[in-house]
Amino acid sequence: MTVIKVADENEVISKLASYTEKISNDAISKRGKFFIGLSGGSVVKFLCEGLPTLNTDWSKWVLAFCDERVVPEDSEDSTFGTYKRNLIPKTSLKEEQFVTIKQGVSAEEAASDYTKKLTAAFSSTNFTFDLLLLGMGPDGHTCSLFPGHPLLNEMSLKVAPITDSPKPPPERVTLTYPVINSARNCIFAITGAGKADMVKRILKDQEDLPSTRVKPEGSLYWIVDSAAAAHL
Ligand SMILES: O=C(O)[C@H](O)[C@@H](O)[C@H](O)[C@H](O)COP(=O)(O)O
Repeated sequence: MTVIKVADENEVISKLASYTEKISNDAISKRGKFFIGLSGGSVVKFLCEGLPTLNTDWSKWVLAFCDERVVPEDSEDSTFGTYKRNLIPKTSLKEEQFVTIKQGVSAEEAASDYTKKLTAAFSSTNFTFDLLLLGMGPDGHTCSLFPGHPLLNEMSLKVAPITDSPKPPPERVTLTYPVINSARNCIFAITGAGKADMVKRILKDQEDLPSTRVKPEGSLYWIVDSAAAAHL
């Protein structure tokens, strides 16, 4: 694991962009495609500001979601909807490059359908992402994997439904640890004093929390601004 401490949010955004650019170009040169998993929350803002600066072949990108809320795409709560409105117009990405959840169905059906869509995208039942871009909630959750939730122990489903998310909205689908920890690279991007206690509990105390359980076979980076790194 590599912890990268930077001064402020702007530096988190630029560091996240530069790591993503390098990883994307490496994946494209080696395998002809770049599979990336996007998170919601503040990561959306970081990426919508940072990704348009990248020097990359956007046509080779396949974009999926580390988790997604089971809401209509035009809802404020839709993670894809937010990227659609705030990222796509600033790049040459096309909507079709995003692996999105089925609309108008239950979380269970959306998770099952998403698994099929990812199988098609990867042409394999092994979803080996080149990069997962992760946030961490103030309770230490990541994706839609929350402290004490049974999904922390889900080892067979690759994409799981959740209907009791403590972070609204309650209905979501989420990647599970078998997929998360098979990624070539995982990057957490964390800012703000509100996360400082949890960052310490995870990075210094190694408390068993959902974000601590992200231990990919590949590389793990935590990009943290000075406010969130205050107790390290
Ligand atoms: O859909 C979501 O809610 C996100 O995918 C979620 O996992 C997010 O990354 C964390 O909740 C952190 O969110 P903040 O960075 O906004 O605190």
